[in-house]
Amino acid sequence: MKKILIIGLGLIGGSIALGIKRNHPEHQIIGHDKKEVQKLAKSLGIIDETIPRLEQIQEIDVIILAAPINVTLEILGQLSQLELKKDVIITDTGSTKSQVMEKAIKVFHDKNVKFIGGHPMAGSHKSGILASDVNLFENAYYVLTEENSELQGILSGLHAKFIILNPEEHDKITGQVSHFPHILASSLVQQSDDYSKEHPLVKNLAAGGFRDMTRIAEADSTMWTAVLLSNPEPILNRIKDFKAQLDEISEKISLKDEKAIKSFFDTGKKIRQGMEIHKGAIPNFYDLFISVPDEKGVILRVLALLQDISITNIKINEENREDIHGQLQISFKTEKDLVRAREIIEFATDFKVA
Ligand SMILES: NC(=O)c1ccc[n+]([C@@H]2O[C@H](COP(=O)([O-])OP(=O)(O)OC[C@H]3O[C@@H](n4cnc5c(N)ncnc54)[C@H](O)[C@@H]3O)[C@@H](O)[C@H]2O)c1
Ligand SMILES: O=C(O)C(=O)C[C@]1(C(=O)O)C=C[C@@H](O)C=C1
Repeated sequence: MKKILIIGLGLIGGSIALGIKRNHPEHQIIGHDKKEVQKLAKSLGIIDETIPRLEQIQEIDVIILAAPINVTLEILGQLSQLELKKDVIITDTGSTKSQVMEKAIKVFHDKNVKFIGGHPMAGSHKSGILASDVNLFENAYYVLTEENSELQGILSGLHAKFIILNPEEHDKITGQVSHFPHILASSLVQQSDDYSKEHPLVKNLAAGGFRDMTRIAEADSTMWTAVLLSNPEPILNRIKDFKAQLDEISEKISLKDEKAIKSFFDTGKKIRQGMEIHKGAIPNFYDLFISVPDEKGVILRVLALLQDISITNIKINEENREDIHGQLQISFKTEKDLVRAREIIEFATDFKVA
């Protein structure tokens, strides 16, 4: 049995607690957050115990920091002043890594602490303990700054795929594919709001495309302010680069360059189709994507058709799918099952299958 302390019991801390318990019910999970959050987490069975203050933690084997990055930086300083168990493992979950690693190296360099930077590459625009989900990290990449079999074993119930990256490279990559998209989403929503003052129907005519581009504009502002302030250079660089991309497509439109405009969209489409997000990022699974209409009972109908085939996972790939065709993602153990499932769905329905 290990004693694991999670500091910050929000979406990420809560989901990690649930994931650890899935494979290691023997471990004791102790949570630290605001009093009311701790109480809620315990009453929901997400943690076993609480500690009101960060002191007397000499018996803790593993500490997981899951608070906003600015808070994580402060807590690293606090922890370095406390008496900790010899060889305690400390890890964080912050969306940036360079600043956190620099601080950890600085404060723990003369201590018996193993600090490993971490960042699970899955999340949501929702925050707080009530949003936690045992399956949040299923098949997602989980970045660590170095291999550590003990930590990876403890986190095995998250069903994530560990990948080792240095902090600088991590921050450049996430600056492009995570931090910058959040800026874009929020900008797009604000630009549309400004425009709606002149053109009020903007808000009514925004449909699926706008929604797909802007879901993350609803993410938590405290967390994202900390992320941007913790990774300024790579993000500013991505903004500059993107302005140039916009200028390029503006030029093509001004010139009415039909061929160049078509090529712009063909290129984007091809690149996206080649990315893991498009394929469900699940190399060991066989996924079928079924485009289902928004009708009552449609999912049960599909499942009934596939009742004789072993299904390993089902996911609806739209958060708000009331008014669009939803993408039902069904995973199978073998390619044979996938092929059979496809044949059945194509024979029995007119749903588009990919
Ligand atoms: N949300 C995502 O999609 C996502 C994904 C991967 C990583 N992360 C990172 O994980 C961390 C947590 O994000 P989240 O989405 O769970 O946020 P969250 O807002 O859901 O949870 C953060 C929790 O930290 C608590 N907290 C704040 N100050 C604290 C303090 N001084 N002591 C103890 N607890 C404190 C808050 O009360 C809250 O419960 C962040 O560093 C974020 O960058 C977020
Ligand atoms: O799915 C979302 O809503 C997310 O924003 C998750 C997301 C991202 O994909 O950018 C956000 C922050 C992280 O640090 C990791 C993942």
